[in-house]
Amino acid sequence: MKRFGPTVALNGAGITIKEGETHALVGRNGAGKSTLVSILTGLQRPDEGEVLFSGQAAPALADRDAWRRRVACVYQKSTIIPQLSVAENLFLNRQTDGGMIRWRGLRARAREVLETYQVDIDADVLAGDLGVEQRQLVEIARALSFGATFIILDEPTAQLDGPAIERLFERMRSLREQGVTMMFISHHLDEVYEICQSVSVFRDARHIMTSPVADLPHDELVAAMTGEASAAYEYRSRTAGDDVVIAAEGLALRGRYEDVDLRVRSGEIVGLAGSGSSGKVGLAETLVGLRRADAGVVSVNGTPIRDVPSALRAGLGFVPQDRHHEGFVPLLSIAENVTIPIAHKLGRFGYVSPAARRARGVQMIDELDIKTEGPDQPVGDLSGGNAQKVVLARALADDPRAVVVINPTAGVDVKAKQSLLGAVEDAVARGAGAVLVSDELDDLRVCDRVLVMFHGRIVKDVPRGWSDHELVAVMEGIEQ
Ligand SMILES: Nc1ncnc2c1ncn2[C@@H]1O[C@H](COP(=O)(O)OP(=O)(O)OP(=O)(O)O)[C@@H](O)[C@H]1O
Repeated sequence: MKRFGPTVALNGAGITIKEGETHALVGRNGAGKSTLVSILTGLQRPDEGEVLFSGQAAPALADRDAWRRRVACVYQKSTIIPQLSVAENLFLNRQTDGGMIRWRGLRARAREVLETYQVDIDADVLAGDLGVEQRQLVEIARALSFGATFIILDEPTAQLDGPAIERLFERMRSLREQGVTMMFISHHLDEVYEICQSVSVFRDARHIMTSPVADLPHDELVAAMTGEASAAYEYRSRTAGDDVVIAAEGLALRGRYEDVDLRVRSGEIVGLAGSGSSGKVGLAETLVGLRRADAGVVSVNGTPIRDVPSALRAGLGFVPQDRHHEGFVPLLSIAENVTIPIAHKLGRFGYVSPAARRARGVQMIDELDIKTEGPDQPVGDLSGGNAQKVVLARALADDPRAVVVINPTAGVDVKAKQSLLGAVEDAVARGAGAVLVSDELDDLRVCDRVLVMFHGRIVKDVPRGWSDHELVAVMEGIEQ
């Protein structure tokens, strides 16, 4: 049992994980998964109940080292410190031998750790220079080097592209062969079927079921998560208008992409797909003014843009990649966050009555199915997926004419994905033109066409109706 003020995050919930298995934990946003992780790793104390490792009571909360020897977690948000070297990160919190830091010894030991866990990364490089995938490998090596044989991977695939996910799964398989027990959290149910032997479902703070993965039909799993039978997403058809709402010409950003021409009309959703190094995120960040191109111009509704404020003034709404830093103000309530950009519309001279804010907040909570105590709850207290919905609500609040969303459904559960994509489709039905950048093929299916990038260039404009295989082949540069 775990409560946060009036919120019950875990309600008589339990989980049993067998030695040597890879066990999935799934559930809708706010179901209590992260709360369970914080209890299983000794970061929070349950109000009631206890944690056992191999039948033995868990150590005292203060004895961090004892916890680290039993369980390790690779969190959604990296805990690597970018300003330190890989070696320093590996031995953070334990680099002293009797108070002295032995740098040379530390480097050698770091190399040894990396070698033992077959991580091909130089121990001397700055952790900040590593990519997401490499950072994750350092975290896994660090976790294992404390001696833990139970690892929790909390949405490890959320920020990885297809080939990187495959490499992670290879590693997980080999760890399992070496006897490591894992708990795997993901909103991608296909991954659960690929890598796990059992799955537990949490819903509304309770444990709903545990089952071997092999015997479990997909729709039963979704039904256990949502508490109802699932309906397939209905893709809508549209006709693009004549107005070009986002235009880019001769755009180039050194080291990221080059030679990009792009026109997005009102009434259409244009997808941007490609692997991690394709340049798609860099391009989208240029379209919203977060990055300045080395060559070329971007205009939104005919107005050339220079930076984010000028893009917003020209009528753009966007969801950034790094939403934890740029997407919302954690201490402000849901109602305040979603109404920041529309203050001028709700009230005169920017003054908005609390009632108007709350009303808009309630509307957004309803439309996007945000799990919360109410519009006054600070966004920082919401579960990851629910905070993500607030970011999208805010991007769409002003009825923008141009919309750019980068991985809008990352960390969002199966059912909530549908409401998020539906909200983008609604905005487009009201006359907006949208660019949707996504690593997920399912998201891209709402697009009227998908621009595929490869090594910094747009290589193909693929109309609706593609098959997974076809799109992936273009993304990986196998086919044009
Ligand atoms: N520090 C906190 N203060 C207040 N409420 C909290 C806090 N942490 C979590 N909660 C609430 O507890 C509930 C469970 O949240 P939790 O983060 O465990 O969900 P989750 O299953 O991990 O969701 P997601 O899939 O979105 O990451 C949510 O309603 C959340 O708002």
